[in-house]
Amino acid sequence: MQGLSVDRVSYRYGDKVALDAVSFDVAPGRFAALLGPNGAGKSTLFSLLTRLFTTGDGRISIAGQDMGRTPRAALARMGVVFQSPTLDLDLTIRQNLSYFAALHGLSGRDARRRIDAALDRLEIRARAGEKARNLNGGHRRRTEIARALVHDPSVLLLDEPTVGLDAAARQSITEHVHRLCAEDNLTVLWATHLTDEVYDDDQLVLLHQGRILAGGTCAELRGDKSLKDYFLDLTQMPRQSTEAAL
Ligand SMILES: Nc1ncnc2c1ncn2[C@@H]1O[C@H](COP(=O)(O)OP(=O)(O)OP(=O)(O)O)[C@@H](O)[C@H]1O
Repeated sequence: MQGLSVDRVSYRYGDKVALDAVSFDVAPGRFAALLGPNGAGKSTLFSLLTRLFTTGDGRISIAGQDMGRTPRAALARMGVVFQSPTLDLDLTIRQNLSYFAALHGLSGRDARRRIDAALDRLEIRARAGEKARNLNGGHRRRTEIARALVHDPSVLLLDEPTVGLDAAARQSITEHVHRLCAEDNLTVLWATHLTDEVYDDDQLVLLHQGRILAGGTCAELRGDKSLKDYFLDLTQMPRQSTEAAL
């Protein structure tokens, strides 16, 4: 499987089961939204996908590379945008990306070419010489996405990447990443608790209390309902308590 594969992955914190035999595949070039309310297990899954945590229960593979057996090869095929911002605000956009490229063994002309291509993809090349501190939240996030693409990964993971952004920036980032997926054959896993970030053609992976409740395209699953109503009905969660989380 060249995209992303998660096969019967479980994880517990002491007695607390955070993930219970979670399985799903994302085919190459697909955008998959990992949707779940707070506490569903999204961050735990991301920690396992990025090897911050390890588990003996289940298997993860990235672009055909098994995370347990060949972690370096698997991680090399992956780009990650974490929930908390990780730019160095005192460096320029280009310097932030150059440092990251060097960590991946890229330098000189090759690095410059890849950095320019990534900045072009996110439409921020014109600002490459500015310090990250001078950018607004949306442009900082775009810089982080560009940085995650510098080493030309096959799979891009984003953990609630629009947290803290205003509505316009949120929509712009969501559209940019959908376009990357469609035009560059990138496999995307986008964790969110916001239903308006999921498009009808997207693959939907619904996580609730550590279990996958449903998988399929968003349009197929929600039918005539809004995605929010579909999800609330499926989880049988009281609307008032989840309105804020979704
Ligand atoms: N260090 C920990 N010790 C014990 N329980 C934990 C720990 N971290 C998370 N949990 C629990 O595991 C479950 C999954 O948490 P996780 O953070 O992965 O969910 P999430 O979907 O990412 O939620 P959020 O959007 O709030 O980050 C929750 O019930 C949470 O309370």
